Amino acid sequence: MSRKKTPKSKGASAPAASALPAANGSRPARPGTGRPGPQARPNGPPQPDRPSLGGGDFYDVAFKVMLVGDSGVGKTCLLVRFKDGAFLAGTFISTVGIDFRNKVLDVDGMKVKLQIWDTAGQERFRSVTHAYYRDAHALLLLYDVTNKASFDSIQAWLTEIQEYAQHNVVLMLLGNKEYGLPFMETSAKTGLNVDLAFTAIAKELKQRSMKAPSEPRFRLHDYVKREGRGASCCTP
Ligand SMILES: Nc1nc2c(ncn2[C@@H]2O[C@H](COP(=O)(O)OP(=O)(O)OP(=O)(O)O)[C@@H](O)[C@H]2O)c(=O)[nH]1
Ligand SMILES: [Mg+2]
Repeated sequence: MSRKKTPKSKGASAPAASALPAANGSRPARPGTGRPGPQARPNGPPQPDRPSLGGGDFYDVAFKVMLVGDSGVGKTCLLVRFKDGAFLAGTFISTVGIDFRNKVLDVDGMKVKLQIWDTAGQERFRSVTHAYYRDAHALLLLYDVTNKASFDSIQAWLTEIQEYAQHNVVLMLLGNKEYGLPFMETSAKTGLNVDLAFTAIAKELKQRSMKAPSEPRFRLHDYVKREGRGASCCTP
């Protein structure tokens, strides 16, 4: 497979990204003017892009990934974190329309470019984003673990995805944000993390019950993070 370059300016298959907010501090309005155009491809699923050479980073193959989910669940922040390694703190400025950013990853020795589309979660932009589903190779559906309404919306998002995306689109559900508590997903059916949850609690309680513990202090957060499958924890 030949090496390609990531076009940084407008092009047929990978147009310029519109301005995204600075990594920190205030966030400018995002008019979504530089949105990538949906490509008419009436037959079959979207193919990976192999655009012609342009200025920018080399890559071997490119895919389109789309972030969807209710407004405020953290789609833009997740993308900025992934792209720039920074958290967009401060005033929440809702995305208008659609933006995208590119990132080239090294996957088993191959340069894989992800063109990541950041959609507006607000209802009034739904018709805009529908047009982009068809060309997406992967969809990341986000909800906010601190917001029940965003979780309740998942079914509606899945219905929308079923209607507008390719049937074989790669789909992943992401629970974003945190309560500052140790967190694990459990399954009574498969046994996932069940022993671990109770063992962790027992360890913490035992530690607390001892007036002058001889052992090193047990840290519940660290334990869960280290031992859990799909577990996490973080400072609030
Ligand atoms: N604590 C915490 N706050 C977050 C996290 N992700 C996003 N936020 C905050 O949540 C708010 C919304 O984040 P955005 O990324 O702009 O939300 P969005 O999903 O892009 O929203 P729309 O553009 O309206 O669809 C902002 O105030 C962020 O700072 C997270 O992981 N943890
Ligand atoms: Mg946004």
